Amino acid sequence: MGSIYGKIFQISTFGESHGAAVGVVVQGCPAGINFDLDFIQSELDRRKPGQSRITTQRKEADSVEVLSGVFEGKTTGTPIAMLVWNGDQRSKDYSHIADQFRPSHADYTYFIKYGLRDYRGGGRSSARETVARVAAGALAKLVLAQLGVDIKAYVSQVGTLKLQTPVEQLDLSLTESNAVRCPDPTMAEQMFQYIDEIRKQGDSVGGVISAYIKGCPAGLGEPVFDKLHAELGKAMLSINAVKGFEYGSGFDGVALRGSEHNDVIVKDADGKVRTLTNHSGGIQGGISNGEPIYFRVGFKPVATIMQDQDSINEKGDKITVSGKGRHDPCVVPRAVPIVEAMAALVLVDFYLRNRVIQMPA
Ligand SMILES: Cc1cc2nc3c(=O)[nH]c(=O)nc-3n(C[C@H](O)[C@H](O)[C@H](O)COP(=O)(O)O)c2cc1C
Ligand SMILES: C=C(O[C@@H]1CC(C(=O)O)=C[C@@H](OP(=O)(O)O)[C@H]1O)C(=O)O
Repeated sequence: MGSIYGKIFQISTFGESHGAAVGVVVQGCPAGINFDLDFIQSELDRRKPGQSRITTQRKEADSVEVLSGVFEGKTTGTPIAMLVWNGDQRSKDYSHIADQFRPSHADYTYFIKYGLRDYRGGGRSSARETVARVAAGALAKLVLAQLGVDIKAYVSQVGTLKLQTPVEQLDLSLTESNAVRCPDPTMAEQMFQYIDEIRKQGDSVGGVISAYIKGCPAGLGEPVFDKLHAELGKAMLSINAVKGFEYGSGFDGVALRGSEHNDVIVKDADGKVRTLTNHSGGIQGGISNGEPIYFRVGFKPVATIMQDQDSINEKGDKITVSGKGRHDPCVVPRAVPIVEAMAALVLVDFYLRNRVIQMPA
């Protein structure tokens, strides 16, 4: 199931939403990294279900167990296995879709590809798998922190409620101060009420997560196929429910002229190369230029809604699927740590690729 991700810092995830556990095996993590288990757990806590009334009400401790690759608090350079047990599966919520396809979930496509599917909680297609990505991404963040790389994401749009403030004027330390994970408390409150209203109607809504990465050194990325922005795009588009990715000026940039869009290169007072503007989003020619990297990720409204919907079953009969179970009315509050984790996995991999390439003979 396309299970290895990354070239040097590789991850392989396993587990289903209603199986025994979910977990990850990380290969290629350098030895000697201080393995801060509390930090890894705190990242998992940001993602876990049941956080507030605007997330799924499934209650999971998501308490991580480390099975290998760590000795006396440091990574040993050998495979690191991390595991989270599932505790609050309620598979009967899914009995009714054993042979039915929910509109816009992965039920039909998994069935067509494999000829069968674990319908309980969406099985492998459930975003429960992202537990494993967040655990591995937290480890990647620990490696990147040694280089001074700081990855922050936040909710910038829910439905049509859009945060207009430029990121430089936001206090990103406020992101974790509210259940929505929007750093503007007034907007966060409006977004919360909106998601709650949608939830009460048995419906769902989409949103946008913005990411802002400071301290990334110039020179990460590849010039042709594995461009830094291409790998970031792939990483983000591999997250459940993601519909769009844009970096730098993105789609808005097309309306500008070259004379407006070009990022003029200067040397600052310390002799450091900078650009006066950053429409490039910190990446030029697929390689980081040392300016902040920023991008946006668009998530669709959650597929499983608490309403009856037309569909078909495995035999092709027309049926009505009823919405049951515990679901997120909007995924973006819990997807913030997932976006950060995937960005960290991309950056750490490029950092390690450079180390190998530049190693003296
Ligand atoms: C954090 C997070 C939570 C999600 N929660 C739900 C959920 O409760 N119910 C649901 O139907 N989909 C949920 N999804 C989305 C589905 O996993 C996703 O739509 C499904 O795997 C089909 O994939 P696709 O939408 O990318 O095509 C969630 C996604 C994320 C990122
Ligand atoms: C369990 C999690 O989220 C789940 C993501 C999800 C989906 O279809 O993606 C559907 C729901 O699954 P279930 O009905 O099995 O509870 C969510 O609760 C989690 O993120 O840990």
